[in-house]
Amino acid sequence: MPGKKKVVEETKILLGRPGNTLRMGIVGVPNVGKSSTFNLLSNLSIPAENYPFCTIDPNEARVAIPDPRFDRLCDMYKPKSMVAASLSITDIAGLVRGASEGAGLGNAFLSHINAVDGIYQIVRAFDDPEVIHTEGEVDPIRDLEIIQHELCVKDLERAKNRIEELEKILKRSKDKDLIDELELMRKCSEMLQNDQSIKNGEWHNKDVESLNRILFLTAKTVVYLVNLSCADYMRKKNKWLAQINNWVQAHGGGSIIPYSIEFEQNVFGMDAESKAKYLKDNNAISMINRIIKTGYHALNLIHFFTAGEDEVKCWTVRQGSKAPKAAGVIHTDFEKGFICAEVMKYDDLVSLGSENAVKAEGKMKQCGKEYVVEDGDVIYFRFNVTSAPKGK
Ligand SMILES: Nc1ncnc2c1ncn2[C@@H]1O[C@H](COP(=O)(O)OP(=O)(O)OP(=O)(O)O)[C@@H](O)[C@H]1O
Ligand SMILES: [Mg+2]
Repeated sequence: MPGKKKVVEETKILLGRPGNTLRMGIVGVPNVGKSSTFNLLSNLSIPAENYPFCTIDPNEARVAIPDPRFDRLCDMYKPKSMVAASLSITDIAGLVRGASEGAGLGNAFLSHINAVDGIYQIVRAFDDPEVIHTEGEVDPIRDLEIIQHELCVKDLERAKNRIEELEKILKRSKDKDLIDELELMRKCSEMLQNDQSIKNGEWHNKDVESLNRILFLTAKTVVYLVNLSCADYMRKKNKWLAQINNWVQAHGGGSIIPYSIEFEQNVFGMDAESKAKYLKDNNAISMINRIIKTGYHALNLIHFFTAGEDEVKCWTVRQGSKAPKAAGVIHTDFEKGFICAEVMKYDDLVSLGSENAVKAEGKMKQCGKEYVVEDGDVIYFRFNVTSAPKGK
């Protein structure tokens, strides 16, 4: 029932510790197109001046998130430095059956997944006899199940460890919170035994903190990238898509983006004119920017800006964050010594044309520590380092 599902959405698990640079890891069974996707994402993302990308090492790249509001603020302030929001993308080695017991790169692989905020899962739906599939023939549902199972096995280990710990403590204590947590972990353990993701559970707000502490792999947001042949992508048809969609809906949901590495690679080599013609003739678009944006926004985050002559910078916080938390993204001292936030709405700034005009209209608001930051706020924080709170 759609109405009922909504309630669950509201109490959806929030991932732990997203910082200002979000990290997405590319995950999939071997030979499905992970590294090719990584290369496309790091080489093809918006080659505009304000949006540099950098390759941190061969397996990690940082790409900037396009945002017209950021461009507009840069135009307005003409700052010496411009820092857009960014997404860091990691190419993780292929996950094979048995990884949770150490097969392939095994545990090293799983610890890489641990370090990311969200997952791009590449699903192979293209047939090509030249590209070997480690499991024999192409079958994306089987591949989805393999990964699901390996991640669940790993999470189950964690849940069991926590259950053991809690049982030990509870021999000596009757702490209500710990009793609740034990019950919660048993519920997790039961789900994981049935290969159900933690993010698929119907959790209450009070559970979120305990769940976040464990940082279950299957609690992470997943964006499914379905890699099609060029021909299927252009005719917008593939026999697996409906089944993949059903599978994803039954396993916690997530965005599904059909794309084709072959198609993207074809387009990549073209000059602007031939590219425009090719896209028009085939009535198709490149999915690279959509993949980057979806990855970024899947994590339920919003932007706020700091803007001045020295720097215009886009910051990232979780939706619902209060002003001191947002200040803390800039620097922990800003959070500790938070006095107030002077907030302009982006729309006011643009329609009135300057910061002074916003002030003159009385639209620059002084907000206290209960203020919930909104997407697009332009904020100046006042803080006092020497009067950091003493346990208050
Ligand atoms: N849509 C597609 N159509 C045809 N060939 C493709 C498509 N996508 C990827 N390939 C080819 O599949 C091969 C494997 O791709 P890639 O190396 O990116 O996979 P991978 O997932 O990184 O593999 P590994 O697990 O070994 O790291 C490459 O030769 C690539 O060109
Ligand atoms: Mg690879």
